Amino acid sequence: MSLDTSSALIVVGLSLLAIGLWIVIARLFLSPLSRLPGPFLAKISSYYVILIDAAGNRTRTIHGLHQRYGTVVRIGPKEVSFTSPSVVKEIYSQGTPYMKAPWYESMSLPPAGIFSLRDRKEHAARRRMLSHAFSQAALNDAEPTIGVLVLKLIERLEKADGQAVDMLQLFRRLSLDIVGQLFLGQSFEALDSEEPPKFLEWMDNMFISLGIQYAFPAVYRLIELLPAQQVQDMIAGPTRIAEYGKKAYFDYIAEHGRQSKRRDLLTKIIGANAEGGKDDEQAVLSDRATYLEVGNLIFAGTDTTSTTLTYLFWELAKHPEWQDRLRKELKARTSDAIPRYVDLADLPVLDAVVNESLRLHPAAPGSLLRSTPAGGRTIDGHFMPEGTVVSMQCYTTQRDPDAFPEPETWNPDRWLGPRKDADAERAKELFMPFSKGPRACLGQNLAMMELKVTTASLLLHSRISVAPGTTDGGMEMMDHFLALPIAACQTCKLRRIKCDGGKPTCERCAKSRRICIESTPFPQAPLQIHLENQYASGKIKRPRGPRSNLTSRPSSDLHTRALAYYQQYHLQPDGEGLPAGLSCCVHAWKSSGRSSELVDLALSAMALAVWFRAQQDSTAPAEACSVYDRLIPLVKQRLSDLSTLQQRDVDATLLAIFLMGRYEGVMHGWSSNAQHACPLWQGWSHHDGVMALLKFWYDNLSHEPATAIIKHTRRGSVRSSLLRTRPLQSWLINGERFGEQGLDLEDDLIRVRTVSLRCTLAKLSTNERSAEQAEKIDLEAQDLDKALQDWADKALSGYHIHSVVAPDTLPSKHLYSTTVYSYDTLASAARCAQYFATRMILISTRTQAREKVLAATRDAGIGGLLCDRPQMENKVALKAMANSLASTLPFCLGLFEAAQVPGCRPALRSNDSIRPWHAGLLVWPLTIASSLRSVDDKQRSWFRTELTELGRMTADGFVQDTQAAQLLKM
Ligand code: HEM
Repeated sequence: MSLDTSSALIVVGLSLLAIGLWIVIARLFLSPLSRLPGPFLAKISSYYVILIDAAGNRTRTIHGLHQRYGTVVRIGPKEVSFTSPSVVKEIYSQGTPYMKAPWYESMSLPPAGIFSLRDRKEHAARRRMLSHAFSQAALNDAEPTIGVLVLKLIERLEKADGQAVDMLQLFRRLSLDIVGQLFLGQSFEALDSEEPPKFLEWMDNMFISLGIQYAFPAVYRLIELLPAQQVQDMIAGPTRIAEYGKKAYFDYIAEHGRQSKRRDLLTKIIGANAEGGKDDEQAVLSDRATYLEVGNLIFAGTDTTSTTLTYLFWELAKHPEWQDRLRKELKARTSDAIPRYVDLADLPVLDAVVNESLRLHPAAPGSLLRSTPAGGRTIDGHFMPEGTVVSMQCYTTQRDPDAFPEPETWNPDRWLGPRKDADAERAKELFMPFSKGPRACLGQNLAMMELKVTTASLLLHSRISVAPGTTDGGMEMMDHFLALPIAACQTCKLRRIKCDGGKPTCERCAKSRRICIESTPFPQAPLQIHLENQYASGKIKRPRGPRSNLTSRPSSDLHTRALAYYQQYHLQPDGEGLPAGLSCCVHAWKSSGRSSELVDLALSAMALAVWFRAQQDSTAPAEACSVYDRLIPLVKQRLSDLSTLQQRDVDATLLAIFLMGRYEGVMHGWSSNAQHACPLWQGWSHHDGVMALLKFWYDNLSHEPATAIIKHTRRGSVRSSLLRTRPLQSWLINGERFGEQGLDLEDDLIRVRTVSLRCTLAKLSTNERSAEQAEKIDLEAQDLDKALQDWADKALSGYHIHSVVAPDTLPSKHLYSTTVYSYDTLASAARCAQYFATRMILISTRTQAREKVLAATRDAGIGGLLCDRPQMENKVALKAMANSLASTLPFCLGLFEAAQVPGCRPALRSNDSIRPWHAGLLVWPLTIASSLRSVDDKQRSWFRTELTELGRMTADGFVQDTQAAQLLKM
């Protein structure tokens, strides 16, 4: 080397040193952030946080720094972390000018998705588009999917009764299957297979791969050149996820098209995408952007929920007293194996357990990085120049000792009752497991549903305890943006990758043929599961014979899903005192603990038919018909030889026929389609079957008390006779024989007499003699109406009248006028709706009788009254009842609750909150109201439209179609 060259190198070296020194001096002393406390290395180099992040220690290290330095800590040359409540509003509130920091761009493949988009306008448009997939209606549709998969998880646990189970792995599989089913329309079947799905491995690799690419681009380029399979697997993580999403997406489109009427979330995203084209503000997503986005959602929805569930169950396992409290609360609310979310949403102990777990063990515990806007901002008294990366981490804010005394203790009690011990406002501000503001978690409601339904179902089913090998140390958290228990083997820890903790060799080590060095003192963290279900644990032998569909889970996914959906949405919950018939029969059957192949088949057929209509699942009709085909000969055989029937056979057959009648209603309208046609059912008359069975029971078995099924089927036939003006057979008249008593018997008697009165009226011709009879009918109808009002005084509680905010034009959907009624309970509302409808029949009977009187007197040349006073009174009374029924409808549909704030005019909720069984409560009253000719045309047509809508909601083709065809006229 010549002197010149070496001097040049020395000069370059010195210059570099000088530049380096200058940078260090500038960062330490000249930066506007120089006065902020923080570790020396963090002040001079951004590699401080990059390295602790790579080690999975970022969040806990920063937490330690706050404990040491206070509420503001400099964690990088241009990066600051905060913990004060006032900063939450500054950085994360709605309308904040802060954007996500550039780091987010590196966290997905291009084009950026909802999670990584930084531009506020672009992000807002994308969020609007995706929010369709997270609406209340979408969540309602998601619930059965979650229920079915939780059942699968329980089935897996049953096999492992009393053994240590790695709950983290199982919860990961559960949440992956849920989001797969919801977003891609197909499950990953992770809960079905023994091997963990590849997708989970790719997800693990994705964060590592993208993280290295962002922090060490040069190293990443070198790593890319390494031929080792493992390295290539790690690098390929993001691409494999994208490829998987692409295939699933195009498979989905090939099968269902782009304008499918399916109700899963992917359809909603594709639909919203199509809508986007109409709105200038919303860009239409390319196919690639859509499938990458779906991949983002799967990613966002998997480890977040599974980690939360793992920690939640770990805490419950350590605190059996909380298991007992929670189980007690759940048992008081529900007897369902998989409780419905509506029953869980407001349970205080469950809420407290979930919140406390999200507080102490947040799944996204770390800094949510934001950039200060143009011109810089002053935060917590310190000026942050433009582009400074500022953040808070909920791991620290949720451990604030003033807001959450004894912050390291898991204590759900802190969420129960009024807060006396600490500043409640401060706690509210600092609790942010889902973040806050415009970038808060989009899947929060879905996550809450998953967390609560899973926790409740498992707790009702099992006892949980900590397996001997599980230690607090092993459950310590490490995080790479998302948290995970640290429990890895030494080898994986050294490699800084997630470990499945398999013994004696973990899966990662087995695959890479490494020696798996067990991590002591941090063994894997299995939780031990003890089942409460004694059949499942083998302590009691299962009864012989086929298991009932009501208690067992058929192996076929479609059947299980359909049944779960049907039970959850179409059958009203037990114990609500509601008057509808079929649900009461099913609940009565369920609580009798009996089983019958007939009922199982009928329920399956019905559930599949409803599933087909509700989910537009083209595979369901063929299944439904095949189940129905198996059912028909069995029912026919029962009916052909009644003499041998016992009470329980009568109940089972009645219930099966009841369901078959509904099944026909659901399939009606689809039968013309040859592919779905089910030839056998078309000739089948369920009504005759019901009558034959009731008669048999009456003649042979009525010395025993009538069962709920007997009572409800007879009630159904009285209602149907009233509607169709068909006489009741004499043996059906005495309700007492069929189990009616007290006020119900009084009500029944009025209806039975009304049926007979209407039949007499229908037979009357118009002549002088019939005028006399018509007058008698009018008087009797008046007496019955009076008796009905007296009955209502004793049996029904009143309603409260409200005036709601209405759309510009009335009547509108579900709202006839601005007046709506609220009731103390849904049961009173439903009973009042029936009462209004029955009174309408009686008043209408009086109107028709009076018409006959007037016509006869006119024919005899006596009359000539222009305005008949009794008719005027009838008209006014009928209008009042019709208005009352219309005003009851929003409450019955669950669209309205009395306003909590006095003086505030309430508005109706969105249609999304209507459940099919709510709609079912109104079918009979609305059928009456839309069939009575005396109801004024405009109002009748509104009732008719509502009824068609109820038919659609309840998937009842008869209700939907017969109204359109205007077959009923009363
Ligand atoms: C317990 C479970 C969950 C927790 C604790 C959680 C937490 C969070 C947090 C803290 C953020 C903000 C991230 C940031 O600002 O960088 C976020 C964003 C997000 N989460 Fe969740 N999440 C959970 C479940 C879910 C689920 C089930 C989904 C749905 C698939 C989901 C979808 C999203 C999406 C799309 C975003 C980005 C929102 C946006 O930027 O507009 N999350 N989540």
